[in-house]
Amino acid sequence: MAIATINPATGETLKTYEPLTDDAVDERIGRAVEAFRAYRLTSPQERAGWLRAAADVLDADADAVAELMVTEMGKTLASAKAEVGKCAKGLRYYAEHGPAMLEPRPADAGAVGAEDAYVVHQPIGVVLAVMPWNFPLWQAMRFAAPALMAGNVGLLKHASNVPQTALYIEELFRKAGFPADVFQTLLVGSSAVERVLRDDRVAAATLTGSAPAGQSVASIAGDVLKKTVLELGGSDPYIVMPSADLDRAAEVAVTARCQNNGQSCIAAKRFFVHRDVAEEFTRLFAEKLSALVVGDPMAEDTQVGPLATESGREDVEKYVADAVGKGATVVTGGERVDGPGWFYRPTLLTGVTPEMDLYAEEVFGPVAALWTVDSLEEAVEIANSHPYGLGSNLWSEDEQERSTFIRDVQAGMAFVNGMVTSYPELPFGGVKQSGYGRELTELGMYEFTNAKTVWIGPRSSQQAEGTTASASE
Ligand SMILES: O=CCCCC(=O)O
Repeated sequence: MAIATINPATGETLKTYEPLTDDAVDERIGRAVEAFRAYRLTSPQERAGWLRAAADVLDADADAVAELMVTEMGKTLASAKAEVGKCAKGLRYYAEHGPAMLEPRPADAGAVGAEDAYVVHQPIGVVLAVMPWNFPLWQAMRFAAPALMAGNVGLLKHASNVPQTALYIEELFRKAGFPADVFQTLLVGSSAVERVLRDDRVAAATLTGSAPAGQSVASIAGDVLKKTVLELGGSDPYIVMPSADLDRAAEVAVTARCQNNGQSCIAAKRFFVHRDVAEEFTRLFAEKLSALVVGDPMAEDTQVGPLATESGREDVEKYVADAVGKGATVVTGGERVDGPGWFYRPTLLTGVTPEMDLYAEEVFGPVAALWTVDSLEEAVEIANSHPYGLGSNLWSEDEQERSTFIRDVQAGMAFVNGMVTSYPELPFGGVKQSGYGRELTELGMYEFTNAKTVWIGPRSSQQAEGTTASASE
């Protein structure tokens, strides 16, 4: 894919970029290494100050950055503004809590025959972040805030369709006063990732993206024994039981499925509804989906914009055609919007069966697949049969159902009477083919630190003094 800004609402190419040459990439890695030498010695308090300044810069740039994201990947203006606000919040979260997270953690010195023993989290160096276009600011910030707080330096290989947002992120940290080259954007295609990852000067990598991209990065990193964190696909279940507030569950289901124009790893994609309430829930869900305002993402009242790429819309169309061809029913939607841009109507499908491609894959667009089930256990069993295990949602007032769901669902995150959402205050990540490692909270920060064990015995001089003292007694 060329490195270019192509407006998904019109299909128009607005700006193209030449990828960096290998030499230019090497030179930037060298600058990152130089930056790390001094940056690792800065205090957590200094880094917190720069993170706070970055949040202030973001607040000041909010409208322009939001419009840039809308232009590059088609999210609605309202969601783009919310994303900028969330990034500022994430930066402030690590500014506020980061220094305490980095305090040495005392161990029981007496138990290990030491005078002092503790664990200290130290930065590991240059970390490569391979990031996707769907939340072009937040995904990068979710990596950058804890990584920079910990004293690492970052190299960002962003998705090729959001180059201006990627360049803005580098500029943001510069404007905030971080030392030069602590965070750099590499405008390169995905074929350049292997070279960077194999470079001895790069310590580790994090990737948010597709499962095949994760496999590729994990196998290269495995070959050179480097730490990785992977946040991959999701096909989150959304289970609705008879005790649920159906109207609220349907309202939230619409947001859970159509957020970001349906293009989120944690979007609810598979809806499991108990037979006793399936008809009513389906009616409410379809009614609310078809009432969504689809259109120009730059308009304040638009709720669903275009898909980010032409090929992304083609993929969605293929999944729906395959399901319908194999017997699924389109309750609402099921077609593109005529005219320019890559729009697709919010869609509800029922009658999904295991032969359909969307059964075990991830549909990255506003298409909900609904199953009618006879019990929570059946819903969880089908949910768990999917290779992904990122987030999961349950709507129920029943205590027993809630604890069974939390105990049995194979997912990194379980939300009850709400939708999966990321917060700096909660760990984020998945199991199975949704990846490994955690982002956010202190867990996210520790992923790219050396948790160094320190054991300190008594000083020889003290031992000697002790000997002299007892000898003279
Ligand atoms: O594709 C992954 C989306 C993560 C969105 C979020 O953190 O809110």
